[in-house]
Amino acid sequence: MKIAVLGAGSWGTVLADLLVHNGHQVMLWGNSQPVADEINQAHTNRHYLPEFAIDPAVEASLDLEATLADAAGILFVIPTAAMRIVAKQVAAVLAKTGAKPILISATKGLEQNSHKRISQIIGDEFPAELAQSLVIFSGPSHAEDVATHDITSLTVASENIKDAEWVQGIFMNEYFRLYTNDDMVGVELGGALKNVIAIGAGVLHGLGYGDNTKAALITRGIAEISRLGIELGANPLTFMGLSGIGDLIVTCTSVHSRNWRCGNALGQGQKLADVLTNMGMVVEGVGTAKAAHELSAQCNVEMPISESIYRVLYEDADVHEEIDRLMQRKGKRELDFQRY
Ligand SMILES: NC(=O)C1=CN([C@@H]2O[C@H](COP(=O)(O)OP(=O)(O)OC[C@H]3O[C@@H](n4cnc5c(N)ncnc54)[C@H](OP(=O)(O)O)[C@@H]3O)[C@@H](O)[C@H]2O)C=CC1
Ligand SMILES: O=C(CO)COP(=O)(O)O
Repeated sequence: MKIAVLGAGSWGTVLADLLVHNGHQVMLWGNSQPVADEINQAHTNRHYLPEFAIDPAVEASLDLEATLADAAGILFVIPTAAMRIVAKQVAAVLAKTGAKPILISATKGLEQNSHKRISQIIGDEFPAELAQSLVIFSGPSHAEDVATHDITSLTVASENIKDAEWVQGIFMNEYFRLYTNDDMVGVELGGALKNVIAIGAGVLHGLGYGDNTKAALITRGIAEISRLGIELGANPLTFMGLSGIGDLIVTCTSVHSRNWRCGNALGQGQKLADVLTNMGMVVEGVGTAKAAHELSAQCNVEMPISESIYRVLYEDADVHEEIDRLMQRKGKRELDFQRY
């Protein structure tokens, strides 16, 4: 089966390699000729994955039409900021060919200004028949660990469980296990909002806080993610799963996490602009912090940790003052969701 992977960064490259390992034909679409040449000739992508030997059967290309031709599935693995523009390009090609592949998104974030989830962007850009096939691919999974075949489990969510099962079937192998879910809202929000909390976990680490503090952040982080998710129609139990607490744990504790590393550098006193320049990869939590700040205000849902992280990122707030502000809030019930 042919799968088109869109986005030749760290996650797209590793997923392309995994799909070849599973016996599929893969074309990996990127926007840089030197990167495509390196993948095709040296079978490496050193900027994103310095140590990784890519299966030589992964074919990289800058030609979108050739990449999409005869693909049974199209996997989007590009930053949220590029999702709408790439979706438009893909929709135009499919309108011309009349092909109806399954759409899959591994991207985690909320769009700036619109606050839309990836499924809503896809819904805007594709005809309903194609958009309804969308499967969200999310969960605790750093590319660096999947590259070494570390055992990894994810969630695949779709309104149409048959499409989620199809995606489960093409990706599952001896080191990669997927579970299906029909709660797209919960799975998408868990994957997007955990990146904001992970910046906070990095900040705490950079400031020298210990394990109690990090555990408190993770636990109260999932509480506020769930609070917004429930308001937006998610199944509360999704936040106890791989795409919820699972992804929050890995992103708040792994040195591979770009969001954690960004926060760690901020905690050590570096400036956000310098941190983002030096990272050379997407740090989704920065954009999503702004979208979450606006969305939670619009929904009248309290997200105090995300709010403090937003102020540190966008209003140059002092991290110590933000920590004091969080600690000095009036005492609350632990289970403070509106329905309790
Ligand atoms: N890395 C990981 O471990 C995981 C990442 N994710 C999610 O996957 C998504 C992608 O992340 P990741 O691979 O890490 O990001 P990277 O920063 O490693 O790579 C992003 C890739 O997308 C490309 N790109 C950006 N804009 C466009 C565009 N308009 N057209 C074509 N290609 C474009 C970049 O190209 P260029 O270099 O030229 O800018 C780059 O190759 C994010 O939403 C992330 O949260 C999810 C799970 C794990
Ligand atoms: O989503 C991820 C792990 O599941 C990747 O997180 P980072 O973008 O912080 O590296």
